[in-house]
Amino acid sequence: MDQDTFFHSLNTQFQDALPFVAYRKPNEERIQALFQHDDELHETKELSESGFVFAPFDDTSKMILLPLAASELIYCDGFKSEPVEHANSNFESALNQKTAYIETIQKAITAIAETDLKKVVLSRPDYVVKDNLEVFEVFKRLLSTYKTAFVYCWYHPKIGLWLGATPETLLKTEGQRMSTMALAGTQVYKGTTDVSWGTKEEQEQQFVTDYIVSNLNTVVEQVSTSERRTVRAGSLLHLQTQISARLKKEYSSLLHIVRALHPTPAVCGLPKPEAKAFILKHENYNREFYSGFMGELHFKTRQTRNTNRRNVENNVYATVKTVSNLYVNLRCMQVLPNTIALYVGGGITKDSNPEAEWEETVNKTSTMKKVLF
Ligand SMILES: C=C(O[C@@H]1C=C(C(=O)O)C=C[C@H]1O)C(=O)O
Repeated sequence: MDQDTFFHSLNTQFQDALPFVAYRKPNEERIQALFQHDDELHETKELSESGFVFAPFDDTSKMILLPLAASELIYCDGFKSEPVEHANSNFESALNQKTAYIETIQKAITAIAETDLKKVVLSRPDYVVKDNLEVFEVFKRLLSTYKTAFVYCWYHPKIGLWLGATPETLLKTEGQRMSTMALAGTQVYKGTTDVSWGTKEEQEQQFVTDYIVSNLNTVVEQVSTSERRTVRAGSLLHLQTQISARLKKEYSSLLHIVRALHPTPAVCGLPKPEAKAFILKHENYNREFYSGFMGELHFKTRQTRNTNRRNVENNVYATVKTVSNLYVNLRCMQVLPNTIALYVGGGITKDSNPEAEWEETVNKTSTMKKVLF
């Protein structure tokens, strides 16, 4: 479907107050959209259905599903990126936000010194006042600006409207293979990915890798990890390790694997229960879907393989694979009446400097502020 028809259909679905998600996977050309036929709120408890899941940070809250069986799937292959002028990225944050955030960081540093807590990811909402946001113009800007991210726009009339461009994969599964990533440590991109990292960032990222590998060991086998490398996410850099493995037959349900991962110490902390309890007690707001996860559940992809060029018709083998592609909901915003809430956070460890941690969250807000106007 061409771009104009695609965006026109999205607009119609939105005007009709019907649920949808439109998204583009990292480094892909195709934008896909799932349009649910009615406004029923579907929940998934087992992650066993086919569809698009939108799950909150708090793993005891409802995971929302746009079921494939109740939706239409459409594509747009010819999206034309347009240069985005970033004229308006200097929205001011309220001063009292800074004081409150720094106080919470200090509480976290004390808790790390005095208890078993090793790392906790603190976050905050940043509100931008805005009337009549042109949602699909913002979505197009996200698509034009962040080609290596998972870019999405998700809507349900009973839940709300979210957009984002996340650099973090939670889980990919294809048949018996799975992969994930440990992403942590942040610095501003200054024209090169050839940078050095401090011990704080290296240790913080190592916590995430070690946690993922040790937790996965119960549900997978043949785990392998890549070298740690620096990756770019818009105007930021992060440390990333890729992790892949084979699912054990008895644990190949997606829920088992997601439970072993989410929320990872990239968005929660270590040990997980203590970090989560600290977040729920001290953050003073509800993260809802920020730092939750989202993506395709059990999509069937048909792959053809031609074994003999001379006799094409008889030698085309088609294999149907079931794939799931889930991403962590970071660098995102929630569209509220007259206001946009941007959500940003960062990992606190014993070596954290509160002022620098505040700056890191300010830098993270620029991912979304760049596309607002
Ligand atoms: C929590 C966020 O990002 C996460 C935290 C990071 C950090 O602490 O350095 C880096 C990447 C993400 O895993 C966010 O973007 O809000």
